[in-house]
Amino acid sequence: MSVSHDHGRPPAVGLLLCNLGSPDAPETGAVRRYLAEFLSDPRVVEIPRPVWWLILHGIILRTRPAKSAAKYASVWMKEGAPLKVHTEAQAKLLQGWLGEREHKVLVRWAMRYGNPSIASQLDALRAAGAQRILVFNAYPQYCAATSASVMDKVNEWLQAQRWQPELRVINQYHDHPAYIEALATQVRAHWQREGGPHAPLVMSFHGMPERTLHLGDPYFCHCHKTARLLAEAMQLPKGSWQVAFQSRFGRAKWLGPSTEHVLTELGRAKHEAVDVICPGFAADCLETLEEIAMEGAETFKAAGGGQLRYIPCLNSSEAGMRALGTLAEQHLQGWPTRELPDAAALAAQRERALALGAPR
Ligand SMILES: C=CC1=C(C)c2cc3[nH]c(cc4nc(cc5[nH]c(cc1n2)c(C)c5CCC(=O)O)C(CCC(=O)O)=C4C)c(C)c3C=C
Ligand SMILES: [Fe+2]
Ligand SMILES: [Fe+2]
Repeated sequence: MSVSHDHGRPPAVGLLLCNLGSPDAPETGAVRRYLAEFLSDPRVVEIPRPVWWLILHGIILRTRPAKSAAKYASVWMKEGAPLKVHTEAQAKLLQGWLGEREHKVLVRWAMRYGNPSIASQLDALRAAGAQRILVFNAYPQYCAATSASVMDKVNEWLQAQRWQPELRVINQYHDHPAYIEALATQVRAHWQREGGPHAPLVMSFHGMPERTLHLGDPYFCHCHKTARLLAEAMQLPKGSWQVAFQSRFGRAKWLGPSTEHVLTELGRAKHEAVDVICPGFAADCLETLEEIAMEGAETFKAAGGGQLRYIPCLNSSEAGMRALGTLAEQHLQGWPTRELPDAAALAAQRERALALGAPR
């Protein structure tokens, strides 16, 4: 005898907002655990394993954790790591947005490295009855090191599932009009605060080894397209803005020009101010708050420049949430949704199945 699991109701939908992740605490031990997980990912460091393992465990994990912990401590919020605080806020507001628009979607958030893990949140969505899951990568530009790595984790979780949910994925939105408009809104608000666009605008994206561009990763092109579309949306004159890549790591050649170099040149040219936006980060984090707003400001000043005026990430701003909400809505379109079954309904369903002779 066949057993119907859903009693004819369309299945529930879950949304998992994914970002990179942060250590659990701004302390050497926690940062070492986080970096060990992060830098062991073959999507992030593509150096052959035995060699990389020796470098990672022999050098990097002995020296970097203490230095990075001090940097994390300088940006840590009372609620925790900025990236997690902002991602959690985004997930809550996304839940409100989708609720209001009549979708019955359960929203959760997860981190690729550290906590809450992708597997734990997929488990939670499944336990709540989600049979369809939209995996929402918060990374605006696709990169194998980020978007593909999240999918590797999702696939690892799927492999352990008997009854797999249906999946949809957002793996980039670098040229989505709602995202570009949100960035433009953020720059305009900044100019309003600062009294107008007197300064050159640097659009700083996280770097990658240059090799990955030649291997076919679209990341570099996505960054440039985002930058061009933002410049067009704001009608920025040619020469008033430029793209740069930050966060260099290791000895290989990285995408250029580096943000450090660009800020040094602008400082040497005696600019009184420079505006910096980091469009590749959906939320503020160590790489924006410490590396750009603090270290970058020092670099610019030391080279002879004035003030670096950092433009915050979209975070949970109204314009940013409109972008995330619109993206989610568009990707959920046509997917049947329904009220989530409560625990009692699921238990009753199971009892009925057992009564019908399902094996215990
Ligand atoms: C080989 C090393 C790295 C690659 C490749 C890389 C790609 C990459 N990273 C982001 C986004 C973030 N990175 C963050 C921190 C961070 N990144 C690296 C190294 C590589 N990233 C390290 C070692 C660290 C940790 C801090 C440190 O020790 O310097 C963060 C911030 C996390 C936080 O907790 O705030 C983000 C976000 C992207 C988008 C990307 C490729 C496109
Ligand atoms: Fe990084
Ligand atoms: Fe950094």
